[in-house]
Amino acid sequence: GAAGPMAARGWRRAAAAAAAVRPGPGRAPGAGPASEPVPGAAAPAAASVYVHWPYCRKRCSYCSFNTYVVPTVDEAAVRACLVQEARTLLQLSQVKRWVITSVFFGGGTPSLASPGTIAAVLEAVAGAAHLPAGAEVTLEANPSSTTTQRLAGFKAAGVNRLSIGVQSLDDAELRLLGREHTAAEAQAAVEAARGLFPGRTSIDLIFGLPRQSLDAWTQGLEAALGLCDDHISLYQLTLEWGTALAAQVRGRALPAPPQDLLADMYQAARTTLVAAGFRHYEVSNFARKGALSTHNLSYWRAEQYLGVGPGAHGRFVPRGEGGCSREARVQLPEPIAWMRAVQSQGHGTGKRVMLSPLEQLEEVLALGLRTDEGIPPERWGRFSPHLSLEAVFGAPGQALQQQQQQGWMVLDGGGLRCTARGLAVLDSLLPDLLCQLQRAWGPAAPGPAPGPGRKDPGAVPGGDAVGP
Ligand SMILES: C[S@@+](CC[C@H](N)C(=O)[O-])C[C@H]1O[C@@H](n2cnc3c(N)ncnc32)[C@H](O)[C@@H]1O
Ligand SMILES: C[S@@+](CC[C@H](N)C(=O)[O-])C[C@H]1O[C@@H](n2cnc3c(N)ncnc32)[C@H](O)[C@@H]1O
Ligand code: SF4
Repeated sequence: GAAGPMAARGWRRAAAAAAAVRPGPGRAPGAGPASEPVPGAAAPAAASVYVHWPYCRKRCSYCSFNTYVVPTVDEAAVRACLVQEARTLLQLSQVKRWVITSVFFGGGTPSLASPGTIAAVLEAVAGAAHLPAGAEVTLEANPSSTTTQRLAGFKAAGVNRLSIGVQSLDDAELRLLGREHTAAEAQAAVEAARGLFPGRTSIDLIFGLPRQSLDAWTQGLEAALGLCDDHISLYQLTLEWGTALAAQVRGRALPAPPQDLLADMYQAARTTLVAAGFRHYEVSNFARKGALSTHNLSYWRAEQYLGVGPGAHGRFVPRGEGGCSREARVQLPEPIAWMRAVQSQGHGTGKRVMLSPLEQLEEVLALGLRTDEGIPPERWGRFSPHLSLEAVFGAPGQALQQQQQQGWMVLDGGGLRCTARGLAVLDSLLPDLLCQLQRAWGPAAPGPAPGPGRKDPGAVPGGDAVGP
């Protein structure tokens, strides 16, 4: 059968594939050959901001996101820390002088925060950098905390795009997923959202549930099509280690969905959505009328972003410090530890790793190929001024040439990208392409190719925040 459609979570999966904050050489800034004009340094003066709200009312059976269910949240304290950290990170980055192209409130369940908290963070960002009036500001909402009144509050706070976790429109499936809402409540939430954010309401759906049939999935998708606006994210269920659902499947209380059924579900969904006028612009994302998510595109295009809040990831070039190499940061995941760090030193960064030029290119490759636009030569050239796409991937007899012959990849004047068929199997194509990149880079590499088991100089034992 077909290699399984590649799954889920645009951001998480991609970041992992691209070795997000993987232990790397962590070269001292300015040391060695890496101090040459560095990849990414000439990037456009724009960045995005991700803000993490780390709480949910209840843990869903499939979810392993960085989120906590606690009896009470000291919202004033969390708000003060988010505001403080946003200011500090903007200060530490060159982003301070730049345009913020988008802000994304994710989680967890940021629709549980009060509109006042969202407004305070946006004001902090606008006060420390330039946040244009039209910048995309997304908030993720759970149908259980999505009344029209709350949504109006978020809109007044500056939110202009809503991403709703619908997951399914079948009550039995929603129960299996451990969701607190019914299909009717999800439907009402989407309708309320579309009223306030017309053309800018997205829904998340999950497919590949245990015992879900192809028919059940296609019918669910048809129902979603009748409800949705111009953006849909389709995530193949990942059985994440440590989740209740994964334990049930491991204990054989539930069957794992067969790989070829998953591939069929993905293809069927793609066909249906394309017929309905949607562009399949990223592995898991579909948009019509140009309603692509600016924020998520900024990740896939390997642009700079700040991560604010517990466990948030960022990629940016710090100021000073020889000043041109892209750094990966992860904030401390646990909210209380993160708050203590923010209160004592202005931010709760748990890990900082300088990305080597090769590591940056690996991200450019793994993330860029997720989109239908792929990697244009200009973007590649910004990160790799001396080794063109053609020089890396054009060689006959190598992985890319074979993938082109299979009709999965294209390399031409427009750059490197997947075909529609290739997008469905990207997971199985990437490893060979990463190898081809590493080999081509080989002798030209300013440092050793990254590998596992390397000590991570950016990580501080004990999880204390690192400065600056
Ligand atoms: C799974 S995606 C859903 C996007 C949505 N479908 C849309 O179109 O806007 C969003 C989630 O990815 C994670 N995420 C995104 N950016 C992140 C970052 N910079 N750091 C940490 N987590 C991030 C968060 O858990 C966030 O809630
Ligand atoms: C942070 S949640 C969205 C907002 C809100 N917390 C909610 O669930 O309604 C991010 C999205 O990631 C997707 N997701 C989370 N865990 C997943 C998994 N194990 N497999 C597939 N998709 C998953 C879900 O579609 C979910 O809507
Ligand atoms: S899917 Fe959303 S609501 Fe459910 S636990 Fe994960 S972050 Fe929370």
